[in-house]
Amino acid sequence: MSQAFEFPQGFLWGSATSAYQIEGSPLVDGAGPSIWHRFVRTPGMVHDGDTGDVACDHYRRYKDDVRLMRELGLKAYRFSVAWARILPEGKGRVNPGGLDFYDRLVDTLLENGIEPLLTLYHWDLPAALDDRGGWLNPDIAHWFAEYASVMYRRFDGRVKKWATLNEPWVVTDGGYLHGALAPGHRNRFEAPIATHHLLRAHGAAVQAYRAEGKHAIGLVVNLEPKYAASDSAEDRAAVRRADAYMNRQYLDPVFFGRYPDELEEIFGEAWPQWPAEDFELIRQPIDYVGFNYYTRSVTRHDEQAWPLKAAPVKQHATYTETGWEVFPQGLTDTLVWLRDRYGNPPVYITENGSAFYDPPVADGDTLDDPLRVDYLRKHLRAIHAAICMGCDVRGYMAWSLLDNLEWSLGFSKRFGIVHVDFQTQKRTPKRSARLYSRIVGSNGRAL
Ligand SMILES: N=[N+]=NCCCCNC(=O)[C@@H]1[C@H]2[C@H](O)[C@@H](O)[C@H](O)[C@@H](CO)[C@@H]12
Repeated sequence: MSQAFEFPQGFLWGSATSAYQIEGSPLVDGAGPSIWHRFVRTPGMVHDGDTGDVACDHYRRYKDDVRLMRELGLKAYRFSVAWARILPEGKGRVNPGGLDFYDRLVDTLLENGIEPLLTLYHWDLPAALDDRGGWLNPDIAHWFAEYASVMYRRFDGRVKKWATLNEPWVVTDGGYLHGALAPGHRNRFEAPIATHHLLRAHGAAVQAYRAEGKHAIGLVVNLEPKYAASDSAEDRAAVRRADAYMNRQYLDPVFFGRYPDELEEIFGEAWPQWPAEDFELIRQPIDYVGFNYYTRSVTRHDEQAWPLKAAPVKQHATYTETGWEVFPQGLTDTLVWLRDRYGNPPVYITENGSAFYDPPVADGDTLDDPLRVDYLRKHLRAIHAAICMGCDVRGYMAWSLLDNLEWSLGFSKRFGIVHVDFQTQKRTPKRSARLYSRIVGSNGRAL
């Protein structure tokens, strides 16, 4: 093993999942339905009519899955809580059965020496709140803070790293602008409203944490660096719009208390003016940035591309099964961008991974996934390079521990370092899991 890729002492190595994608049992023990429980039943919205009714059956198999993490030597586990398990109507009545499940999960993690990283919202809004307008209703900031406070009071201390939202950009772009994700709206006037209410809810939850919590809380964003397809003024302007829309739209309000100027250019009459006090709420200081990295985009001007007038340009490169270019340099570049734009905040890579076709499980105990092994190795080396450039990266959560429900793509795309046979629920570590285990055990020296 070489010292070349040794990570800082205490670097936090783990894996990540989300509630709706792995748990199954969506309505047991008093839980209420989420918008995804409804959305998967909308004909044509999810590949093959797949649902999260069973998924990885993690709600029942969580002890085995924690044991698997321990056998791999993982030090941390990022998971999300299904809001509707805790508050079946989204607000008001607390459901003891929901709290009890996450008690069991958190205690099992701690008993196995694995640190829990808890995400309060990973896209599965209680359906009862969607019936009241969901992210379009300004009251959702209070509803979210109420839910967050229930969780802080029960878990803070056992949970020391909290995240408010997972990827608000995807919630808005997928759920309110393009309609590919729950709740499936397609409305350019709704998107900026949902964005603003997500940010207000984030701020309200951080404010509540400062009153009740004693540890760390952050925001998880997906960041995708944009590179101009040419040096033309048009393409460079397209990059600025795409970068503002995907990368600065959420972090600028949190760090600077204002939206990027390009957003009004993009949305025009659909871009509201918001009161100054909203930004005081949104810009509550956070303790870290959770950064989900998958790919980059080479971007050109495209007059027809609504609403950004920007479109990606295919590269002569390896692409994953989700159509994302494999570009590890983009991870280094974005970490340096975070360092320089936002004052080198502590960063956890809260998701990074790849979906590739996995050959059928051979006999024995390991499934070969050479493309995912290559992706993992190159992206960890990219993080190491950023750390050597002074970026304050504190941990890495591999997406994902298990093959799981890839939202509208159903079970057709496999991101897991552990294979799941969805007929038998058998877990089989892939070669990427074996490599990751060695990397974790050597703090990077096995890279
Ligand atoms: N074009 N393009 N660019 C890439 C944009 C990525 C946006 N999607 C994500 O980041 C989701 C995140 C989610 O948390 C998880 O729940 C999903 O399973 C993974 C995998 O899809 C990723």
